Amino acid sequence: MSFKWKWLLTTFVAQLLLGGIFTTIQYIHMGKLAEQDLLRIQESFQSELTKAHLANNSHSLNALSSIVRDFYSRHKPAAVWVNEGSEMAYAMGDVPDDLTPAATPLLSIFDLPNTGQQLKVLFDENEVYRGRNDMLFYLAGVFLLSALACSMILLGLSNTLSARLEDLRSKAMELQSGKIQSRIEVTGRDEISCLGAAFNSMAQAIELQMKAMEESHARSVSEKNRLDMLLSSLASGVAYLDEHFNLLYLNKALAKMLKIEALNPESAKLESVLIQAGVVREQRIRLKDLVTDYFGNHEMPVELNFTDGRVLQFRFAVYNDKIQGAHAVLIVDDVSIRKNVEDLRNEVERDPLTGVLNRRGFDMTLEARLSRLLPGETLGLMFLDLDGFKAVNDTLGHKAGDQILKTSATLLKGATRNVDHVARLGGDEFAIIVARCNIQLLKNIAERIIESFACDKLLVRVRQNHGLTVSCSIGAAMHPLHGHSIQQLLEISDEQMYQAKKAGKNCYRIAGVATELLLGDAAVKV
Ligand SMILES: Nc1nc2c(ncn2[C@@H]2O[C@H](COP(=O)(O)OP(=O)(O)OP(=O)(O)O)[C@@H](O)[C@H]2O)c(=O)[nH]1
Repeated sequence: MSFKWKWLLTTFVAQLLLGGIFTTIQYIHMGKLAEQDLLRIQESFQSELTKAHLANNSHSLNALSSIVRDFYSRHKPAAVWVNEGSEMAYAMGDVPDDLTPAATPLLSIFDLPNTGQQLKVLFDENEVYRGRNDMLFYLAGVFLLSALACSMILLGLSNTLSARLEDLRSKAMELQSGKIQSRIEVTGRDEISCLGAAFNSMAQAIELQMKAMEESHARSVSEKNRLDMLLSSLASGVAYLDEHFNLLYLNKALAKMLKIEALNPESAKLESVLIQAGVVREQRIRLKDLVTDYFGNHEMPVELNFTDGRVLQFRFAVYNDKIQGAHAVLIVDDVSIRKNVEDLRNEVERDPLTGVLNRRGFDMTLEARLSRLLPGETLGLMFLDLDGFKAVNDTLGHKAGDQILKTSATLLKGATRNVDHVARLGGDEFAIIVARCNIQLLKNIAERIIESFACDKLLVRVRQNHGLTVSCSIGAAMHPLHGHSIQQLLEISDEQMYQAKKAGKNCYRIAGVATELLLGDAAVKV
């Protein structure tokens, strides 16, 4: 039930109740007044009867009848009659057949002195209580009418009120459904008008907020489109990953690389996507390692081979913020061509037996390094020839000789730095390009080489088991101190190596440095 009807019913019932209570009190009060009036009439009639009796001292019915008639005409009782014993001597009005005095308080009995007669007067209840009864109908009518009138007024007011509230409600619903321009017409200054004004202010604030949000959304969409365009135009694959290595976004290039038509959130784990794209079986462990532990441990790019021959390089940029938690941007490049070029270059420039540069690689590297030298920068060249190698070949066979060559290359790489280049020029001849060098560095490297040949396990075993000693004679020269061209440097270092051989092998010589100054020379001789 709506408030309107509740209020209406409550008011109506309350009015009826109040009217009922008031009417009842009035009803009782008027009843008492009527009874008092009746008593007064009875007393006055009694006194008239007594007076009449004393005045004429006559007991004739005629004398009595005039008083009774007068009384009857004035007070209009229902009946007046005189009983003489059981006989009715005189009567006016409708005398009831059967009536005992106790039956009604409206019956009055007057004993007529000295006659033995009884005068009885029966008052009409309607007449006695007419005033009270009239008042009852009157009051009941008044209260009922006033209750109805009040209810109608209230109904009118409620209708006005509820119509305005309904308007407010419907506008609120419109606002909720997205009609943010919805406003209420405010005309007065009453409470509902104030409510309407408050609603309008709220709607205006919402409209402004919505406009700001729409603008911000439009800006975000435009930014996103620009970013999408940018990412789509990249040749590198780009993906966005959550901390569980789920792919949340990938650009066109990566989708093409991984042969993904549409990103399915169910199977967007990087590992399964890469397996599906065809990572070679041998690299699955590496892949597992990559996707399980990458956020913590990996910083360098990782390259994975795919069954179709492609090599993809993966680089991660890991971020951590309060909103997204740990997440990463993955950049993927197809390095297959670079790898092929590298492989090809290795084939051309590397010695297949030892893995170090071959003669061609050495020439190219030396030429490149010399051409890129900065003013004042030096470059060293060491020429090395194994001692006693032929005997190994002759005694233990060519295969053992190959093993000694491989070991020698490893020892040379171990004795140099990453920036230096080791090359096998042919047979048992090696060379080392020493970057940014000085005499002391050349001496250090040469001594480390001689020492490592002396201590290497395989060479020690060959020496001990077969009496074959493999060592190394080294000659060195420096650019620009001893020569400017490759040819000059090679000739000088070769000459120095020859000097070392001449000096008894297993030692080194550096151009321009007196033998006595080569401190480690004697010490490293085996
Ligand atoms: N196992 C093997 N031997 C090779 C290879 N290339 C060249 N040789 C051999 O290496 C040997 C090089 O000879 P030398 O330098 O005169 O022998 P050496 O005993 O070191 O002599 P010195 O330099 O005077 O100490 C030759 O017997 C070649 O046949 C190779 O690729 N593998």
